[in-house]
This record gives sequence, structure tokens and C-alpha cells, in this order.
Amino acid sequence: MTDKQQRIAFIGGGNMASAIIGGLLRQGMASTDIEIVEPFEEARARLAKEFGIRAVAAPGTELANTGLVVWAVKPQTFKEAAAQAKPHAAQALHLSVAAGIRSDSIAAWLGTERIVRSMPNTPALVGKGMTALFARDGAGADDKARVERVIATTGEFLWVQAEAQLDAVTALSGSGPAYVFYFLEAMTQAGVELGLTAEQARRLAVGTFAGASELARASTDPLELLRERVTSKGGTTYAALTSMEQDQVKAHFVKALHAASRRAEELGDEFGR
Ligand SMILES: NC(=O)C1=CN([C@@H]2O[C@H](COP(=O)(O)OP(=O)(O)OC[C@H]3O[C@@H](n4cnc5c(N)ncnc54)[C@H](OP(=O)(O)O)[C@@H]3O)[C@@H](O)[C@H]2O)C=CC1
Ligand SMILES: O=C(O)[C@@H]1CCC=N1
Repeated sequence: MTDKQQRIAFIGGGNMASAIIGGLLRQGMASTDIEIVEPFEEARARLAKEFGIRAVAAPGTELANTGLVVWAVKPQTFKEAAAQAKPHAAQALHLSVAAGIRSDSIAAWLGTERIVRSMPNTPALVGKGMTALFARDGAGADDKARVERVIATTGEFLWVQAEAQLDAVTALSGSGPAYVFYFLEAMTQAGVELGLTAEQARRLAVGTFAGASELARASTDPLELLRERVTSKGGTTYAALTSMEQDQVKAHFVKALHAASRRAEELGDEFGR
């Protein structure tokens, strides 16, 4: 790979860009091979401090020297950012992490078909990300392999064949870490109400999520069976799950993910025009 192809530019240097940049640097990529366009001065200062990368406020000729451009701006600002960067990034492969914004819109804004869309999540920060990828027809096998090498530095990935599936992915694993933190907050609160210290409760809650997730990952048994193995007849888990069923916690949770998926679709409609 030439020097130019090796280089990566990030448009937007916020949470998700930082998570991916962290992965790339951990895997040995030189910080000098990464360009960041980030208009927010405080964010530029943070990027310099955290990664030793001097971000620029607006796109310029440096983009012409990168083989891959990663779009890590909010869906609401993608179109405007694309208009600013387009004159400088015609030759590159483009990877979007934006929720909802469809590749038809990106192709129209950037005037290229070499586009891969992704939906990563913030555990990428610690190398435990879960990302789904979708390639537009104009992205070739080399392009897909290039994206895989980048995303693999942040954790696991899978490809989806239908672009619309990315909205479901966004609702499930893109937003998913927030649901986990929400449950962790609830478990920690309950632990404190039941007499534990906040520190003890947090440690027990986080350890339980991590352990149960590892158990599920290591097992081929249905999730239902794993749950049943914890649920002793007439015991404590049964009491808790019965209470949750009475309150329709699972049904409400499923409904919430439908709301997230609908919102992803709306973002594409509203901000993809
Ligand atoms: N956070 C998450 O967990 C996930 C986010 N995503 C997606 O990632 C994308 C980024 O999200 P996130 O990192 O959380 O958002 P952030 O707000 O943290 O980062 C976006 C950054 O882009 C900057 N920006 C705004 N306009 C431009 C521009 N014209 N050119 C370059 N940069 C610009 C923003 O600056 P300013 O603040 O000044 O506007 C901001 O610093 C979104 O599209 C989101 O859907 C996907 C998966 C998970
Ligand atoms: O909340 C959002 O819209 C973004 C996309 C997935 C996670 N965060």
C-alpha cells in the first residue's frame, strides 16, 4: 500500500472518531498517518492531548493525500460537512459511521460510489466494539478489505447485505451500550437501596454484566436456557423475573428498540435530503 492509501482522514473528531482512532493507534498506526477535521476548538485540544494529533478546523488539501475518509459527524451536519470536503476528497474510499444517513445520500453529496457504511459502538474505545458494515456496489473487494482492517482494530465486525438492516443494527448494538449502562445504573441503585455501598454495587453490577456476557458468548445454548439455569424454583431470580414480567419490562424494552430503529430511518429521511 502506498503512503497515500495508508493515510486516514476523519471528518469529525468527537466520541466515535476518538474510539476508532484509539483502536488504530493501539494497533500501531502512526499518528502522523491520521488527519482530523474538527471545527470545535475544545475538541481539537482534546485530540492533541489524548492522541498527539493536531486536528485542522476545516478540510483542505491534506485530504487529497488520504486513501480513506471516515465520516464521524452527526447525521444533522453530514451534508454540510460533505459539501466542505468534497473538492478535496474525490479519490478516496469513504466510510461513514453516521446513524440513518443512507449511502444514496452520501454518494450524491460526494459524487462517488466507493462508500461503505458502518454502525460501530463506543466499546470500540477499549477494543471491544461491535460493528456492522454495509458496502455499496461501487466499493470493491480491496475497499472492503481496507475497511475491515481499520474496524478490526476496534473489535468485532459483521457485514449486512441489505442497507436497511443498518437501522436495526443502530437500534441494537449502536445504541446498545447506553441500554447496558441504563441497566447498570438501575442495578447499582437497587444495590445501594438494599444496603451496599455505591462502589460495591457498581462493581457487582459491572462484573455481573461482563461475566454473563462472556458466558453467553462462550455458549451455544439458547439465551433462555442460560436464564433458566439461574432461576431456581421458588427462588430469588424467579421473584425478580416474575415482577419484571408483571411490569412487562421485556415488551417495553423491545418497544424501545423499535423506537430507536424508527428514529434511524427518520434521520435518513430528514437529514439525507
Ligand atoms: N456516540 C455513539 O455511541 C455512536 C455514534 N455514531 C455516529 O457517529 C457520528 C458521530 O457521533 P459522535 O461521535 O457521538 O458525535 P460527536 O458530537 O461527539 O462528534 C461529532 C463531531 O463532529 C464535529 N463537526 C460538526 N460539523 C463538522 C464539520 N462540518 N466538519 C467536521 N466536523 C464537524 C462536531 O463539532 P461540534 O460539536 O462543534 O458540532 C463534533 O465534534 C454520528 O453520526 C452518530 O450517529 C455511531 C455509532 C455509535
Ligand atoms: O444516539 C445516536 O443517535 C447514536 C447512534 C448510535 C449511538 N449513538
